[in-house]
Amino acid sequence: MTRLAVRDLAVARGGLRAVEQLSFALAAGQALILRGPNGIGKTTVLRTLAGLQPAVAGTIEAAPESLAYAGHADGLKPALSVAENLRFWSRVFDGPEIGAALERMNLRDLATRPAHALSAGQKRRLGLARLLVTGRPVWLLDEPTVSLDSASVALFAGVLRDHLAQGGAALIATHIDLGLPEAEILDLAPYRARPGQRDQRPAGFNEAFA
Ligand SMILES: Nc1ncnc2c1ncn2[C@@H]1O[C@H](COP(=O)(O)OP(=O)(O)OP(=O)(O)O)[C@@H](O)[C@H]1O
Repeated sequence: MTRLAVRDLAVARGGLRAVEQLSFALAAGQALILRGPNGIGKTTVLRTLAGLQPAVAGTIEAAPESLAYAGHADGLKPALSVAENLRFWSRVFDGPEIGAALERMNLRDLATRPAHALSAGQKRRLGLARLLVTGRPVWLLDEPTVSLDSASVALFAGVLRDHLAQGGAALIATHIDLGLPEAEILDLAPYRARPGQRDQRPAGFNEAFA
């Protein structure tokens, strides 16, 4: 079963094309690692798939409300506790109870601590736990392991593996080895846009607010 199908996708940042003619499919149970040098357009591809900015060409097919994006910012509410943050997101997504997310990302002992008082790695664990309460099958992950120690990387790899085993899928931009040998690599280098192409931004779209 295909969870995400991308055909002839072109994406742009700052009005310049970064990647073009990108096609791939992501099946249930599959993880795909987005690779490529700094600045090639991994974040831009993920943002476009997540609907944060429009594609400049091509098609993106996925079931409605099937995608969950975790970008560089954790999107935490600093004044809310760990548990309150997760409950908030669970309600927004109409997702499951927060118990499993707390447990799986080793947040049980931090449940009542305000998010602003977490360390960088703890904040990242909470940001990743958010994925579990979205209940969404396709995870779009931008450098998910930044700030995580090796134990937390292994913890998250386990969460990812279970997500895949349950029919989920993941597209992950990462420079490190996640310890997921079954993941396939999608190298963006062959899809680098030819230089100098400017794209008209759609009327009403202001990148500063996307
Ligand atoms: N806010 C922005 N405004 C204009 N251009 C940007 C902006 N953010 C990124 N870019 C440019 O868009 C291109 C693609 O950047 P992007 O962040 O998608 O690359 P990346 O592959 O994710 O890089 P990295 O591995 O460093 O995270 C780069 O040339 C970058 O300089």
